[in-house]
Amino acid sequence: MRIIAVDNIEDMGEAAADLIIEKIISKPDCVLGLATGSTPLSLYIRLIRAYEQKTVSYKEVKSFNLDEYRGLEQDNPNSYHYYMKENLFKYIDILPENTYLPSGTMDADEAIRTYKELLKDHQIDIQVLGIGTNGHIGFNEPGVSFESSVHLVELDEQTIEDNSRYFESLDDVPKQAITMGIADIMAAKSIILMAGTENKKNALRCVLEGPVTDECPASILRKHKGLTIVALKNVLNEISLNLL
Ligand SMILES: N[C@@H]1[C@@H](O)[C@H](O)[C@@H](COP(=O)(O)O)O[C@@H]1O
Repeated sequence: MRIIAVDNIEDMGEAAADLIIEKIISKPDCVLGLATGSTPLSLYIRLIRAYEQKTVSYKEVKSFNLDEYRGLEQDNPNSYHYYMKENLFKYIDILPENTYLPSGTMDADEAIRTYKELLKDHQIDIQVLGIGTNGHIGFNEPGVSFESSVHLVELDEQTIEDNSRYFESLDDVPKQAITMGIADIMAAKSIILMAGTENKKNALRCVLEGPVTDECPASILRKHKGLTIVALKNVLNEISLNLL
């Protein structure tokens, strides 16, 4: 495991973007695993800037997102399809047909089968991850099997509450999602885990110190040989001073 300690959110985005841009330059047709939430926004700003400055082109890149809420149309501002379009895809030259997310509206079994098939044919070179306050990655909630592939999830109460800040009310937050499984995430060649806020401290601690348990799904990441954690210095310091 490699740890990059940064001073602020902007530096966190820059550190993650540097790793991704380096990969795209060496492998222009690489496959990126992408995440949503507030954490990767500073990364996407950097990736857009790199395109504008002609440092990089995404023409041959493919992307797979971790998850999507059930029941939200692609043009719903709270859907992850919408998030990706508005925060990254529309500003860069990635081809729309090379950007994949699970369907939120297709019959669930069909959506799962379709996404599994697509993932079977593509190994992810770099998987970007945020982390939930309960240790979820993607929407793999506590209790998930480490062997899981793409599946339908009943969202944890904690997750619904955490994510309700984006919705008008708690009742508007979808109760289900389709997510890549833990096995899909662990199959990526390398993983960048980003953690930028104080409320992620406990979840991050379980990645850094273990134990590996499905009660904290992210704890399995410590077994991945290509894991890089990019996190705020003050959050890391609070977990364990001797890490830095
Ligand atoms: N499914 C996403 C996760 O992939 C993300 O890591 C998490 C944290 O979001 P934030 O970065 O906004 O704290 O939110 C959602 O639940």
